[in-house]
Amino acid sequence: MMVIRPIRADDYPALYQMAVESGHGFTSLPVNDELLMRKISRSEQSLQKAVSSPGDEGYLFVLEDTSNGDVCGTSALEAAVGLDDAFYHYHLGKVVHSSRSLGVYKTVDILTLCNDYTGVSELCTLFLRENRREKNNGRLLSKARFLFMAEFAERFADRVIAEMRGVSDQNGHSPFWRWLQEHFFSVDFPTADYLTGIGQKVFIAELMPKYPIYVSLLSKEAQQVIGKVHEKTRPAIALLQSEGFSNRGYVDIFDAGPTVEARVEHIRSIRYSRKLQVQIGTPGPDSQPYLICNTTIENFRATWLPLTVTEQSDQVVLPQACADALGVKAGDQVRLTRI
Ligand SMILES: CC(C)(COP(=O)(O)OP(=O)(O)OC[C@H]1O[C@@H](n2cnc3c(N)ncnc32)[C@H](O)[C@@H]1OP(=O)(O)O)[C@@H](O)C(=O)NCCC(=O)NCCSC(=O)CCC(=O)O
Repeated sequence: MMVIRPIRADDYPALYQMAVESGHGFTSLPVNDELLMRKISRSEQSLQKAVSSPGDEGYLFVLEDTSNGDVCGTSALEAAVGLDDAFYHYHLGKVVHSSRSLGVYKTVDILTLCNDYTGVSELCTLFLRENRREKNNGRLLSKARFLFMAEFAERFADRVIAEMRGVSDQNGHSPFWRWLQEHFFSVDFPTADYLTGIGQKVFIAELMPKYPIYVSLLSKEAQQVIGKVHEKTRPAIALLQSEGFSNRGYVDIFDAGPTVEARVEHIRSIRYSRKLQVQIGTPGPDSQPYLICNTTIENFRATWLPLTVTEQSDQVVLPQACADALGVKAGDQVRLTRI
């Protein structure tokens, strides 16, 4: 079975390999031993911590194929961003330049540096190894986080965002960054992205243009990628859009990739999730695919499988293999939602 579980120290080699494979622009998985190890221990500590409101917690999950123990994907949640260092975005807005006497009316797009998402929760680090991009693996990795958020709601803010990877080429060059680099910075995009990934973000505050930027003054190439996702990130944004996430004009300050957001109570997999009591047996003939998780934090497990769930019943029948994978037995509670 394909199972989502919290990362452990012995997953380090697999995490490192995925950091290498994820490539340029994947800010949250830098190829850096110390930082990757810190991410694992921070996640372990976050799960152990008693939390009543979101703070400096980060939860990192992996996807494991239980048939052979292969760890083939990651996804993560940050409880609250920007609480101990500034969290930047550009907001794409409009100004109108008009003169009635000259009969001129022009709408101009501007990018304004802001910290508007301070304190919100963040979905991040969604990566599935290429040879595993099949069946429901990507959906499971992305959406299992919503069951976790539903079950441990006190650990998260009421708004959640995801910064989608923007456009860059195979060598890691971002047309948006190239313009910024030319005028304001002298470091290339992979270096800036890497420094951000390892937490060295002070250079942003020091060098980033602080006044609004007229979009029409950017290079044509930079203008064209504002709010666009990297081609490999299209499935990731499609998964979030299917949950009700949308972009409200905020883009990444380095590659101009879109940030999408949703209120937690509006996220489909959370809104329609239900808690039911486990019975062991064989699901009925008219089964439908469901995402399902247990309700324990440190031993959190989620998977998907076809189940028969009726509106009226407060119970669900699970095959023994699924109950074993989730670490539940008859009488325990599980949370589920349609995948
Ligand atoms: C994102 C995942 C994990 C998704 O896995 P899969 O590719 O197997 O997904 P999938 O099931 O084939 O597709 C998911 C949904 O996207 C749709 N889809 C697929 N390709 C598409 C395309 N080119 N354009 C538009 N939609 C597309 C599918 O029809 C499907 O929707 P239907 O089922 O409705 O048909 C993977 O592609 C990946 O590892 N990508 C590279 C890493 C990456 O860029 N990650 C995101 C970085 S940004 C980030 O991490 C923040 C966001 C976050 O954490 O969620």
